[in-house]
Amino acid sequence: ISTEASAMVIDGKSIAKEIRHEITTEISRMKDEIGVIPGLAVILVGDRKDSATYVRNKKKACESVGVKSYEVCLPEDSTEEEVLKFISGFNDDPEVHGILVQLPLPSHMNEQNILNAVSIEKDVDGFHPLNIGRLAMRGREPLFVPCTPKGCIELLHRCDIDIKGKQAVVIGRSNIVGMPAALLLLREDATVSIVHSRTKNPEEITSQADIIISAVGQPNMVRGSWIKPGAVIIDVGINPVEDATSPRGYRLVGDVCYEEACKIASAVTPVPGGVGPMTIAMLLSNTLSSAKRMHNFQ
Ligand SMILES: Nc1nc2c(c(=O)[nH]1)N[C@@H](CN(C=O)c1ccc(C(=O)N[C@@H](CCC(=O)O)C(=O)O)cc1)CN2
Ligand SMILES: [Mg+2]
Repeated sequence: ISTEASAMVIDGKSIAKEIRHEITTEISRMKDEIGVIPGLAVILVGDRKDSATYVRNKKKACESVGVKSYEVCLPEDSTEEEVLKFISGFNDDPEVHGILVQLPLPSHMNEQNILNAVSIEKDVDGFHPLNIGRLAMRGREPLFVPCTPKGCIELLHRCDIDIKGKQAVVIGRSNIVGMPAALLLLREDATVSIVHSRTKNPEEITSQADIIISAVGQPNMVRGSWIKPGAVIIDVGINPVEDATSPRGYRLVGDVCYEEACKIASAVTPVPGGVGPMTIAMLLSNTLSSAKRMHNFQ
């Protein structure tokens, strides 16, 4: 094994930009031909700083491609009923093609009740149980695929990385990333394992993988020894770690020890600038697909 960095860095930021460009073109074509502008409604509850940043970035991304965004910000102590009322309004609004509720919700709310209330035709996050159920079934198609795992697969496709027949290991089993990522890899004909907090021998399993998707939220958990030489590493973790030299006092690192991975893997996504920007690009893509489907526009 070479001690020099040799992995290709998968530039999610520039791939996301390319995708936004494609979406912009499609949106202006739709507007010209049928006069429809895709609309996305975003509901933010509470005052988590990270969530507020993501919502602001989503709004900016909408503006950049020509999606009309509708934003609702509710206080932390709102009731479930109040959130449900807004969802119901957006479900009935023909100008809204996508609805998303920023997660996590305040702990007094039942997340499942709220995600269930989003019309499956407008569920651009792909979190409705019917969309997840369809994702899990052979021969069925979900209306929408969750944005982060969809972004991971899109990165692999756009970098010409084969998935079919490969050993893929997903680290983490969350509803929003790990589980749907495993289902998507399976649909791409990978042989899929899921490593999670109760797995006895994670390193033994990950070190056999051709493709690793890590989504656990543990800084630098995946060390060089966990990686098979030549493997492809998709790092979904976005973990703040203290850094006095950084203006914010912290910097972001992934789940994977980046320096070590670069020496062993064949391709690695950086953090930031890897999967994160793809999440938002896929949200725009889902919103465009939704508007196209609703207006029967190809
Ligand atoms: N309703 C949803 N809630 C959440 C989702 C989601 O897809 N739907 N995903 C995450 C948060 N998220 C989007 O909502 C998200 C996280 C990170 C990024 C991103 O671009 N990260 C940058 C770094 C940003 C920074 O500097 O702080 C990167 O990795 O380069 C985009 C979207 C949980 N909630
Ligand atoms: Mg887990």
